[in-house]
Amino acid sequence: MQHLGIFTDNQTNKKELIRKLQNNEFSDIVNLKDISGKLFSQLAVRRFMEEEEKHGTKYISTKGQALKTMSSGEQKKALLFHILDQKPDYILLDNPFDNLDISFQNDLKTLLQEKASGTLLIQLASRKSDMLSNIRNFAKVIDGQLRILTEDIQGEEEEATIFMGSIPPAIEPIPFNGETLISFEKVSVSYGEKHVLKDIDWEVKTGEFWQLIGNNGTGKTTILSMITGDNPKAFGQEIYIFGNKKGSGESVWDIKEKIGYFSPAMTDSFSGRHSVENMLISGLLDSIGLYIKPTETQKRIIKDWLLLLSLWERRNVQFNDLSLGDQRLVMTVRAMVKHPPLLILDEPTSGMDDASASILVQLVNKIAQETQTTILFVSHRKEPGLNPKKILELKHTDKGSIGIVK
Ligand SMILES: Nc1ncnc2c1ncn2[C@@H]1O[C@H](COP(=O)(O)OP(=O)(O)OP(=O)(O)O)[C@@H](O)[C@H]1O
Repeated sequence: MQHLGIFTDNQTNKKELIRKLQNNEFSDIVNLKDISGKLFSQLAVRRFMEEEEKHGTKYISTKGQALKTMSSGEQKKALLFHILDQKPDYILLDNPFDNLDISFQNDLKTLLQEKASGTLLIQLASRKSDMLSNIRNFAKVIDGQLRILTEDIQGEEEEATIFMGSIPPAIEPIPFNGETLISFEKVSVSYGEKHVLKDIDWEVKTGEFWQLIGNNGTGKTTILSMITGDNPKAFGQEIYIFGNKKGSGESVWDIKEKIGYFSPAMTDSFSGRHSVENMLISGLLDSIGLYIKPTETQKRIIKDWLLLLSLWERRNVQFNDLSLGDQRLVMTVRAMVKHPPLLILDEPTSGMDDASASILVQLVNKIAQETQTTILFVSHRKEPGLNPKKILELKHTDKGSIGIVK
């Protein structure tokens, strides 16, 4: 079977590419006429979730758990099994390994390779290392056309980028004079019979650069929700955030004010039209609508950030028109402009191609090096080039995940 791998980058209009593939508009390269296919993508997961919400039915859920409450990796597993059950002639895999930990990536690769004898696989991949090893034909979108690649793309050199200049300073530092930002003592979380976290001990001190890493479903999001204030499971446990015991009457605003937070889901939800410059200014003003006029100092600081990102010339471009890589840079800076005591980046590189991910990683390393801000970088994969000083790894056990500090 002539499987096809299509390399995409953050400039590729993937929605359009998928639509054209499904309409068989690239029949000279991959002919899908009169055969049945299924799409494996984050979008498909979202559609099933909406259906579940609307009809109160659990379409593809496993063991009766609603898709909405599953970790992102568990959602993908549920979707893959659902698709394989229907035995389609082809599967269109849109970056199937994004958000998946190594062990499930391997399971999924084995499963796909087993099924590959009878099913045509068309894989879209933004990371070269993600491409399935049994795929031998590669294509890429060039000038809106799908072109077969003949040269050995693995040999291509990545472009090195260096941020010129230093990280612009804070206008008014956000006060926090303590030494310990986060303290967990024997923290455990369960949902009924399901044990998620077991006796997590963890201490994060001012200025440290941490990576929180763990396979899908090990509880990374659960830990974040206990820090940022939304999870009732935090109450009654030995959790101290900025020196205050969780649930002791501290205001959520006090905590939120000290945390800069970015997760890609935030970018997906921006529907309004805002210029790149205004997106960053709004990070200083805590509002997106810009009802308050920025001061000259605020404008100057944002200019310095834009110069650092080489986006000053494009400051009036609409945020939504930026490439995905540039959007992620802007959102990371937006979370950082106030120099909060704690910067949380939740899977910031998911869905990015190698080149853009490496630029974001350089920016995060630079922030860690040049500022007092404590960084918590959350990801399931080891990010090439990232230089965290400490790692908290969540490891699954039957009694819940344990935390290993490295
Ligand atoms: N309300 C809930 N009811 C039942 N189980 C839940 C609920 N909320 C979370 N879980 C479970 O807790 C576990 C940890 O989920 P969490 O989202 O924290 O994992 P994660 O490490 O962030 O995973 P991923 O990398 O896939 O996003 C998962 O098995 C999830 O199904």
